[in-house]
Amino acid sequence: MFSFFRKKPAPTSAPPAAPAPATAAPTAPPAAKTGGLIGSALVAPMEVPVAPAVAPERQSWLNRLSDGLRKTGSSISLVFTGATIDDALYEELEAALLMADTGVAATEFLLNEVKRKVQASGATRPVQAKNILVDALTQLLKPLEKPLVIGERQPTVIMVAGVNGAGKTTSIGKLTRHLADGGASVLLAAADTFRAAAREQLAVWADRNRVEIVSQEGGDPAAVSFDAVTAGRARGKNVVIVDTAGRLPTQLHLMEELRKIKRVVTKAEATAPHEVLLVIDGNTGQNALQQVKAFDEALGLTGLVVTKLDGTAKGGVLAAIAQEKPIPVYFIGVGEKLEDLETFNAREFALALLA
Ligand SMILES: Nc1nc2c(ncn2[C@@H]2O[C@H](COP(=O)(O)OP(=O)(O)OP(=O)(O)O)[C@@H](O)[C@H]2O)c(=O)[nH]1
Repeated sequence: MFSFFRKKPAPTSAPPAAPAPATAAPTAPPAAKTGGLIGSALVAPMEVPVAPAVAPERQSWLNRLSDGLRKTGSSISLVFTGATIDDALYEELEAALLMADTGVAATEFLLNEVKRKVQASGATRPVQAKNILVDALTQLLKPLEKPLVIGERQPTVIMVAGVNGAGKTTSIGKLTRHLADGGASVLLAAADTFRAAAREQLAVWADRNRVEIVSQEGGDPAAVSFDAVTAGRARGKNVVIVDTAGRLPTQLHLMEELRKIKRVVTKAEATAPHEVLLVIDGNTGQNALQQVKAFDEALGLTGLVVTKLDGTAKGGVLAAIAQEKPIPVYFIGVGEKLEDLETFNAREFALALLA
């Protein structure tokens, strides 16, 4: 059994996912600049935590993530550029979080956390409040961190759904590449039987990754999925990934079609599907939260893939998901290329959002 993924893990001497927490006291800056510790140990007089040196490969995608989220992050981090922590700062913070699509419930939670900890620690400088926000956001997002585990079942059947254009096929292509690189054999099922372009696109990804594909023009998407799972089992594949056609949660007959695909997959393999993933476009903000709720109700989701975080002003939606519908985020998409898919790390995301 193996969980995905770190194709090339960062050296253990420089753990990538554990930058110094805001609550710890890292190397103290010069006393003249900071005035020493203020209040309790909760808030050390330091700048926003900076991740330790990481492998260049990892650094490059982290940069892409923070560049993408900058549209969101800059407006949130601008809140902390003043001289004092006052009511105006809290009002601006509330507005900035809502603008980033954090949603009312998560915004309220984060705001209350920052106020409470600022008061408890006696913090007076905005940068300290920002550190506290990084921490609070990390804690909120933490339950979304979970690796995708492959290999408990053979084949592991992964069903992928989402609205049109969310990035399903691209994400499947990227995931297939990582799985294949990790030594897993993969079979793809093109369960979008109506749109020729969708099948062709998946076939291109299959070709690039040198994996097999079950595809059929017209016909029943559930039947293609059944065939693929059966073939995957017969051919001893480690993973079968079922790519479904895009649909809106309001298209009830298409949502019913998805339920049918899931039922039929279970007929082909009693324990399948082992994972039901929803791909959401990070640009769609609060709409993405509605999609998560609707698809979860229809299918029982096991995980999310959040795409297009390389160019969004709405990254706060992950906080809304954590607050209202905490389904694990297995991967995030930070670009269109094969390698632009990464595991989700709460702290990295919080730091990138507030960079
Ligand atoms: N910038 C960026 N673009 C992405 C990302 N993921 C996917 N895309 C692009 O989004 C567009 C739609 O992606 P698809 O994979 O075709 O989406 P889909 O959900 O399969 O679409 P349908 O089959 O029409 O439902 C393509 O142009 C992709 O290149 C990402 O992480 N970042």
